[in-house]
Amino acid sequence: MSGAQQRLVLVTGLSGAGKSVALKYLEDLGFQWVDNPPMELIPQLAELSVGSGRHVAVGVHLREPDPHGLIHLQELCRERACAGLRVESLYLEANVEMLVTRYRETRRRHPLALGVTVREAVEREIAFQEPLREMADLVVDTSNMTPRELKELLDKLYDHDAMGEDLTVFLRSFGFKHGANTDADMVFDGRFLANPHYDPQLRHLSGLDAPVRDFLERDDEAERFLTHMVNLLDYLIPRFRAERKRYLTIDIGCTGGRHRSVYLVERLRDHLNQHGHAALVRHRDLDRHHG
Ligand SMILES: Nc1ncnc2c1ncn2[C@@H]1O[C@H](COP(=O)(O)OP(=O)(O)OP(=O)(O)O)[C@@H](O)[C@H]1O
Repeated sequence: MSGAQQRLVLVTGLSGAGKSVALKYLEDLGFQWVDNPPMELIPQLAELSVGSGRHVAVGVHLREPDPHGLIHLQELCRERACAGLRVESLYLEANVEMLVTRYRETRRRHPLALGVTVREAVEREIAFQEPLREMADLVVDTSNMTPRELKELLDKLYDHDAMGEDLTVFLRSFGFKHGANTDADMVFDGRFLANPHYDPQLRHLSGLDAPVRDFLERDDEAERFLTHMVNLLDYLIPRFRAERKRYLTIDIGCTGGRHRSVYLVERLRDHLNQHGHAALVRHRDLDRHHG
């Protein structure tokens, strides 16, 4: 491990959202991991791992409401540190349709689907896992991701460079026509801006290409919108830091998620980088076929 602070990451969330997959990836990143220990043992595990020199991931699979066990986790997360160990929690979710499809396709039995349908089991789990979602430092919706994209995200989030950041800003572009994400802290809508999609020269390019950038740079409304967003972020970031918020997920949407939102995210990234904040970026719908 580098000089970065030792971490304990609680990997929580819905069955089928990817906790086991995430633990495997974290192992590749050098984490030691324990899957599904009794919740009341997790604080002891945290204490034992102090000084081991390794980051630790703990898979938490809540199969039924467990208010008593939750109290242990909430205390651990509230303190956010255990003798020098940085404790944080990651909550993985996916929408009901996607979870039902994943269980159908892999023919695995949903752990809660005893005498009820998978859909009912998922809905029940969403309800009683709410406290885990509430206490999470970061919620990640894997519905629109491949396992490989989840791996890339974890690489970015937990690689050694990012480890020094006390607040990680995560900027994402997306297209409303493909559905919004459920896991953003803030969502901005750029659909009111002039749309490069309607220019035949620009349609097949993206917000990463110079002609689209030039088109949007000439648009006063885009500049004004950026100024408002930048001012808001410059105001909020120090306040979130003071609140010890660890992750800030900001989504910017446009219609298809390929031009305006991509451009706006890149401009915000430049601004944050210039002000010393490392921002992580994901363009969710950039590679979709356009039509
Ligand atoms: N973006 C994604 N991230 C993670 N898993 C995905 C993704 N897309 C599809 N999958 C598939 O969904 C399934 C997730 O299963 P996994 O066992 O990781 O879930 P889990 O959260 O650990 O659930 P459980 O608590 O039932 O073990 C795997 O079969 C995986 O291949």
